[in-house]
Amino acid sequence: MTLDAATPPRTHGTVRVVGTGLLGTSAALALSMRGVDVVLTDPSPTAVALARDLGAGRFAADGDDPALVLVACPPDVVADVVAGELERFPRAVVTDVASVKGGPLAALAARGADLSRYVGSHPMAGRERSGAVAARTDLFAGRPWVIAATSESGPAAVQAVRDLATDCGGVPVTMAAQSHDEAVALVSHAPQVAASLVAARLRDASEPAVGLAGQGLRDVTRIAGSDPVLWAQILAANAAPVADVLEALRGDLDEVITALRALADDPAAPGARVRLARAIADGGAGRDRIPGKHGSAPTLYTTVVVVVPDRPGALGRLLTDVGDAGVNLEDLRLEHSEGQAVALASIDVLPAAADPLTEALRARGWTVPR
Ligand SMILES: NC(=O)c1ccc[n+]([C@@H]2O[C@H](COP(=O)([O-])OP(=O)(O)OC[C@H]3O[C@@H](n4cnc5c(N)ncnc54)[C@H](O)[C@@H]3O)[C@@H](O)[C@H]2O)c1
Ligand SMILES: O=C(O)C(=O)C[C@]1(C(=O)O)C=C[C@@H](O)C=C1
Repeated sequence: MTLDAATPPRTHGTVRVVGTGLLGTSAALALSMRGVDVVLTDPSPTAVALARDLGAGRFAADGDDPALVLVACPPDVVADVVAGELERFPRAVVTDVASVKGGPLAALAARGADLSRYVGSHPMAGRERSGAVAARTDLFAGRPWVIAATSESGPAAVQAVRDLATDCGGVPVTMAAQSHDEAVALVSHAPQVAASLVAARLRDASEPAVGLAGQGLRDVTRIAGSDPVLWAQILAANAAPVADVLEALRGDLDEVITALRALADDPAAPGARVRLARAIADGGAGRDRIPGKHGSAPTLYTTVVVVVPDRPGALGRLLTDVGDAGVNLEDLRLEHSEGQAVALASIDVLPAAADPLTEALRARGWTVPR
């Protein structure tokens, strides 16, 4: 499922987005692009103004009568905010996108909230950056969007949240809150800790050592740039399942260390190389199970990679040439290592623009590898 601005939305009525950071603004952008009426609110006036200016919707106002409320605030406060929205809008369906589902559900049940109109959800899509400025219309394209319905959820409420996920480009997947929390401990929360710990080893490393960093390290550590406060909340809210996964990982690490110590003492240590090879092979087998090409989801955009000389003004010239080619740049990433003579610019454009842009840039002397 990808986003298609031309198809009418399944969502009817106004959607109120509470919390206009990365997730809330991305959902609001996707819904607005489909023609859904979206109203925005956030305790931070800057956050909500940014979202509005990006085209995510209009400011919430007294008299709004949303059919659906999407709560996209930090996990620590999500139960309070959902409870408040259920009370304030007694006819609306309320969902949230917090990364942990069991805690908020239990808190809402404990305070007697109307669980027939609350259906927690969780799009398995995000970025290592926060805030509306990092939002992307296609953030959810092709990604699983968990619908954590309960026996108390009203069927119409469940359908409304499924439709919302679909309108945002996501693929709805029904899963109970507890199963969800155990699954994301394995596929999201423990990997975040592992990436952060690997990257933390670099903090006090020498410049020459860090300067050698290649693509492997970049791939393993991308999410180490995530928001520490958000992640402290996520990990604390899913503590036991994450600890279970990390304990198993510690066992695997201990086995690898034992094999390496044995080889350090005796390069012919029996069985040690087999253990190392098995660790790498098991990793390959696990990685092969990640759905999608290299685990990535289809997006709206095609990436054109351009070699950029490490000279003052080169990137500026490239951006000017992209503009002169009449192509709208959707996103830009730059990869450059200390001491390298060139950088690689990854330019995301709409698929139809990729070939014309490649031709135009080559005609202007840029190297655009196949
Ligand atoms: N970042 C990700 O990759 C990702 C992916 C899936 C789900 N989530 C979940 O989405 C939610 C939002 O994460 P994000 O990455 O968009 O964070 P963010 O920091 O980009 O945005 C959070 C927004 O919530 C607002 N906020 C704070 N307190 C609030 C309150 N009491 N009421 C309403 N809004 C409030 C903040 O001002 C901010 O604009 C979190 O619950 C997170 O677990 C995040
Ligand atoms: O891609 C990233 O940057 C993410 O970390 C996204 C990610 C994930 O682990 O896949 C992180 C937390 C969310 O709750 C959902 C998605």
